[in-house]
Amino acid sequence: MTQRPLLLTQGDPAGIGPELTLRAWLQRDERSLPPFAVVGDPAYLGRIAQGYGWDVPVIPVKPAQIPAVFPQALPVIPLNTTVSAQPGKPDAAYATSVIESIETAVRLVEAGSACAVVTNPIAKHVLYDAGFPHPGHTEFLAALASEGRSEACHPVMMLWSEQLAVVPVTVHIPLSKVPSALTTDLIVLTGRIVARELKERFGLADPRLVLAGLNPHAGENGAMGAEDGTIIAPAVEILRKEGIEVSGPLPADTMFHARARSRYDAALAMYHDQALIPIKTIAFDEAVNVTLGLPFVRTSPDHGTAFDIAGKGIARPDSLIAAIKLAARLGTRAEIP
Ligand SMILES: NC(=O)C1=CN([C@@H]2O[C@H](COP(=O)(O)OP(=O)(O)OC[C@H]3O[C@@H](n4cnc5c(N)ncnc54)[C@H](O)[C@@H]3O)[C@@H](O)[C@H]2O)C=CC1
Ligand SMILES: NCC(=O)COP(=O)(O)O
Repeated sequence: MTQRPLLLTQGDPAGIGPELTLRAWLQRDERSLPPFAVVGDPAYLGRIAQGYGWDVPVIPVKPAQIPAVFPQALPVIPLNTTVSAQPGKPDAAYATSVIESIETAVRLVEAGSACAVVTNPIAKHVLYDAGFPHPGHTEFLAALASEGRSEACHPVMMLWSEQLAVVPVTVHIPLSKVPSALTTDLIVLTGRIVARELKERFGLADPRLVLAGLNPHAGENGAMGAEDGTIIAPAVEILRKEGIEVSGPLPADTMFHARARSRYDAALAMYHDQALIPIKTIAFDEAVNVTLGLPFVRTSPDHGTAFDIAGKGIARPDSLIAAIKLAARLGTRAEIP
C-alpha cells in the first residue's frame, strides 16, 4: 500500500502559515510526517526560507512527484498567481492566491491525487475585503464539495485533541444571532454527522456525545432561558431514539473539567466561543480543526494567522503538525493500493 500525499494550502501569505509549513518540513523525520506538498508560490516560500536561513530546498512539482521529492525538498504545486506579501502585513491583494490554493487542493484531492487537505490559516476579514462570500474555510469547502451534487453538504466544525473534542453547532455568527439560529433540526443534524464520523473516520464503536445548554445552568428549569428546554432537550430525545448515546443539555460551566471530559467523546456546544475557549485553553498547541460532513478529509491548525508574530520565527508548528498527522490518520481510509 502506498499512502497518497497530503496537500497543504498556502493560507494567508502574510500570516504564520508559510513559516510553519517550512518548519513542519524541516521536522519531517523527527515527527514522522507523511509526504506532503504545498499548493502555493514556490518563489515566495523559497524567499521566506532564505530569510530565516533555513535549509529548505523548494521544488515545483506535479502531484505524482510528491513522494519522491519530499525526502529531499519541499514539494510545491505552483499557483497561477504569484505572491510577494510581507509577513505581518495582511493585504486583500493576495486573496486570489489564497482562494486559488484552497480550490486547487480540493480539486486534486477529489481527483484522487492526494488523500486530504490541510489548510493553513486565513484571515477572514482580509478575504471579505476582497469579496469572498463564505464565512470561512468550513463553508467554502462545503460549497466546493457540493458542486455537481444533488444535495448540499452540511459541514460541521470539530476541534479535536486527545483530551477533548468540541463542536460548535452555530459557528461564525454574531452572538446576538445565536438564539434564533439554534434549532432542534440543526442540533440533530449536527449530532448525527458527529456520531457517524466519530464511528466511521475516528473508529469509535459507540461515540458518546454531550450537548451543552445555551443559558446559565442550562436554563435553570426555564428561569434563566427557554432554549435549553424547548430546543436542545428535544434534540437530545430525537438523537437518543436514533440510537446515539447522548446526554444534555448540560450546564456548560461544569462540563469541561477533567472528570466530566472522561464521560464523553465529543461535546456539542451551542456557539463558537463556548466550544473553542475550553479546547484552546486545554490544548492550544495540539488541537486540530477538522471539518466533518465533507466527502474528503480536511484538517487545519486550531490557531489563526497570528499576524502579530509572523516573520519573527517564533510561531510554534505543533498544531499544524498535529493537523498533518490527523489528516494522514483519517485519510488512510481512502488509501489506494
Ligand atoms: N483555520 C483558520 O483559517 C483560522 C483563521 N483565523 C483567523 O486568524 C486571524 C487572527 O485571529 P486571532 O484571533 O488573532 O487568533 P490567532 O490564533 O491568530 O492568534 C491568537 C494569539 O495566539 C498566538 N498564536 C497563534 N498561533 C500561534 C503559534 N502557532 N505559535 C505561537 N503563538 C501563536 C498569536 O501570536 C496571538 O497572540 C483572524 O482574522 C481569524 O479569522 C482564526 C482561527 C482559525
Ligand atoms: N475559529 C475557528 C476558525 O475560525 C476556523 O474557521 P475555518 O476557516 O476553518 O472555517
